[in-house]
Amino acid sequence: MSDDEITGGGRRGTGGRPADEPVLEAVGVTKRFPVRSVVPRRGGGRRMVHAVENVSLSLYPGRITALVGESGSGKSTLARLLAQLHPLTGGEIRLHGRPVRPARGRAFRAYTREVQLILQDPFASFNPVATVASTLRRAVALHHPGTSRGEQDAVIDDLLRQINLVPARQFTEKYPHELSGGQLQRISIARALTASPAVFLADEPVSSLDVSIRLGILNLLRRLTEERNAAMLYVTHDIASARYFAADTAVMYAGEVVESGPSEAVTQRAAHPYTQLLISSAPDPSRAGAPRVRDIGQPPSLIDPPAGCRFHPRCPFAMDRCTREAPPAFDLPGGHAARCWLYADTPEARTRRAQNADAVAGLTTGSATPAEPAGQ
Ligand SMILES: Nc1ncnc2c1ncn2[C@@H]1O[C@H](COP(=O)(O)OP(=O)(O)OP(=O)(O)O)[C@@H](O)[C@H]1O
Repeated sequence: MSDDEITGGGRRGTGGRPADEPVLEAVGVTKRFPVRSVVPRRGGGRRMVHAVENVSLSLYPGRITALVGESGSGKSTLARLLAQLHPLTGGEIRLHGRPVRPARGRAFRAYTREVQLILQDPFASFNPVATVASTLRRAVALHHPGTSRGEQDAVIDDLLRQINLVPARQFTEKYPHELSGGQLQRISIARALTASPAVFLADEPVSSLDVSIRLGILNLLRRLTEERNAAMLYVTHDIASARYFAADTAVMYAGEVVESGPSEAVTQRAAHPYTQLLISSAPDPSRAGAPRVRDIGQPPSLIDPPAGCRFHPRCPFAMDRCTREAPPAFDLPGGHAARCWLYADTPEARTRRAQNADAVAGLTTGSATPAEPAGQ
């Protein structure tokens, strides 16, 4: 089957938790960035951007996890923390069950052999004056020290075949500007493969690409993940593509994971009012007539996030408690969880939950795939 065909593989095996142990985990991870300001703060103390707050997430072999949310919700920061590109403010990253220590030099290179980041804009990640062959040769030499030039060329030919750029000779002597965005993204995937990683962190890998080629790249990523039994974090704004592409989905809002679980449950039975809003506001002609969730605000400032639930100023179902206490993650059936007081066992929560269920009955992501994106 070609990578351009729609397979709906993200929906396979989505019930419950995987049996395997996680490859890479974020455990209670927090990241704050100091705010650079020319004006000193009254009363002293540095202002901080609370970019990621107490996030736990596990990535499993052969399984894709989507990380979905609006711009500024902390998705890229979390991916970069998992890639060890930022130091943590709090919490722990575990690789193969063992805590990861901040690494530089050789230890950092050893980490990148296991955990590879694929970025949104392939043009920005290539040296414009290096050919495809010399870029890939550098990566092969880095991850396979001591290989001869002949051996490196054989590895490059094989990689280009795996990413469907054949005949390889047609691409190896090209410069980045001579390739399309899709071809270049395939080459950045080939570069990531040189390390034979256990984990891919794909940060919006198709959002800068033409709509017509997104499906082929996503299917390529899925095939490689399955063939290599690698784990993948798929960062995206597009919750409909998460359903199509990923077995599991975690939804981030203002630095926190507010809902997580099998993609089918998160997208077809969204429990958190923010996930419901995200689905309702994704343009999708196939959902004409479906309920619309009333949006009563904007994402908050992460310098001074709201007390209690960070979504409460924007939530049509907020209760008094939501303004004061941050909700824990409540377990729902089927490995699904929502960080929302609607799922507490109190009379008020039960009433609000019933109101919420009435308001969103029938709200699901449509059948849109990345090749036929919603509203285009
Ligand atoms: N190096 C940094 N220094 C200061 N603030 C930062 C830094 N990197 C990210 N932030 C802030 O952290 C917050 C989360 O940003 P992040 O890029 O992780 O969000 P995102 O969900 O990936 O958004 P997008 O989809 O637009 O990339 C934002 O308020 C951003 O301005």
